[in-house]
Amino acid sequence: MTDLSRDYDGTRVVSDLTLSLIPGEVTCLLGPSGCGKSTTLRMAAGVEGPTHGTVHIDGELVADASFCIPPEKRSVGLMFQDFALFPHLDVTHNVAFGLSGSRQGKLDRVHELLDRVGLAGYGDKYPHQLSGGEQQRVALARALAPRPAIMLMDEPFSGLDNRLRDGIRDRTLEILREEGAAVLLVTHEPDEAMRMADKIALMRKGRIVQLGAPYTIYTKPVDRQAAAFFSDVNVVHGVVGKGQTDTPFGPFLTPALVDGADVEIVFRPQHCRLDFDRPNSPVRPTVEHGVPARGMVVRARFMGNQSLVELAMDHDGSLLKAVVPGVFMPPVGTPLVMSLRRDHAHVFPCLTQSRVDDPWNTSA
Ligand SMILES: Nc1ncnc2c1ncn2[C@@H]1O[C@H](COP(=O)(O)OP(=O)(O)OP(=O)(O)O)[C@@H](O)[C@H]1O
Repeated sequence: MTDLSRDYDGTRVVSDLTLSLIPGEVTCLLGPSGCGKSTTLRMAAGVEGPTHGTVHIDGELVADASFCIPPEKRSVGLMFQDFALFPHLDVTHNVAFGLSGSRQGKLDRVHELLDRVGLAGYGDKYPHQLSGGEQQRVALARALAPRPAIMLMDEPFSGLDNRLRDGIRDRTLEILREEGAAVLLVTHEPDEAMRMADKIALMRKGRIVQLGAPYTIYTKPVDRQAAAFFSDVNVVHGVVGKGQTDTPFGPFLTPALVDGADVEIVFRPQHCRLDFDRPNSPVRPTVEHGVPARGMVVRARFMGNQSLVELAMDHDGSLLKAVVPGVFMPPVGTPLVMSLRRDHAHVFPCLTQSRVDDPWNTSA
């Protein structure tokens, strides 16, 4: 997909989107509701055409602003949230639906796939006789049966019971890899994308804002919103002066930003450390954790194998969160010092409220 855009009633919902899928790889389109994920997938499928841009499959142009080859004439497998099985056809005929060739050839492929999805012997059942998880597996077998070059999946696990979901996701992933198709999977769940994807395309307002491996997207977010899509984040504000930004957690080097630019230091609660405030033996600054800042506990919650502690910070009264392993439930009002893993802190220019027009120091 190259420079793909789509307008509805004069409103652009997908803008200049470029994305390549690779055989054997799962690419997840991840983003909040309404950001244009399904529209992008529908354009890849040929359910609708682009307002601008092109779609190629195996080097062949299949859509641009003036023409659009329909899904059944592209080598794509489609799988949607509601599975959309044909209620009047049994499992064998559902899976065989898109197949051509001899009757025996079709039956062999159906049996092979039912076996792979763990439904051998289910061929003569009808969709209403199957559980949600079984229907999902039939839908997967049906989409894969014609050996599509590309599998397009729109929230294919969201209708499933939570307890089933993890196992079905893992098995689906194995089967997709065995088949070697290029997969585009739409989800709004960061956990699902992290679990399934080789590559995540993080979308916002119709655009891809970041594209990369899950680890990179999580550890090197492009901005505060990208970081916050995957977990709670803490934000500390500062102002650049002489190439650095001073904060209660110590200075951060910001040579790429001009003096006077507003800066956000963003870090995840998992990357904070808490210590008791002992005035007689204060926690010393370290290279790894920087300077500790003091606050008072306003809330502490136990969350299974970890605890979430919220502090009102002495320096500005802001609330910052720390996640610590095990049980740690200090009473409200307890003074604690918080420090953060500096290598996991991200420094971003604050574009919305900056007092300078262009925060980037292009001469640096
Ligand atoms: N057929 C349509 N006609 C008009 N507007 C549409 C149509 N389809 C989608 N939209 C609008 O385009 C925007 C993007 O929708 P899309 O379904 O692609 O988002 P999404 O990221 O997949 O959201 P969700 O996760 O909620 O499904 C939304 O504002 C939606 O209301």
